[in-house]
Amino acid sequence: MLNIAFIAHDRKKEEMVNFVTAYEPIFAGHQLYSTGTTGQRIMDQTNLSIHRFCSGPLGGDQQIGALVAQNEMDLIIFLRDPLMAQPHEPDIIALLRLCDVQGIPVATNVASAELLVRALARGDFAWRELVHKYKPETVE
Ligand SMILES: O=C(CO)COP(=O)(O)O
Repeated sequence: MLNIAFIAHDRKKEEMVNFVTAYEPIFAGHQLYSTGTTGQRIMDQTNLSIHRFCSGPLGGDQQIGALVAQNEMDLIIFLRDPLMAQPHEPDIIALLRLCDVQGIPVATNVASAELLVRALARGDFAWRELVHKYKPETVE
């Protein structure tokens, strides 16, 4: 079981709900996380159980980033709105930076998300199970 996070900006939320609905049986086998409003929208329209953090502008991206920093998060699907400035842009950049620090697969549009979820279904994320198994107690 892997840790997967969903995040979508407001004008991408419908696309996110449609995407997660399409792959619901795959996501159902994993531990799911999200920012506040995104998670609520997904849970309203699917049978998935999601651990919701704060809304993005209130720190949700940073809470997910904290799990990334500890190498706990295995896949992030973050449907960003590239045409709308966000008040918490620094938090968004920080989250994506941490994904690069740890080498965490992250999709920022639905085309990439499709490829990653198909890879997930095919077992291509097995290496992440090993990361969890052999992770040192203290991350330096
Ligand atoms: O703003 C967000 C990510 O940067 C998403 O937050 P919500 O899911 O609470 O709308």
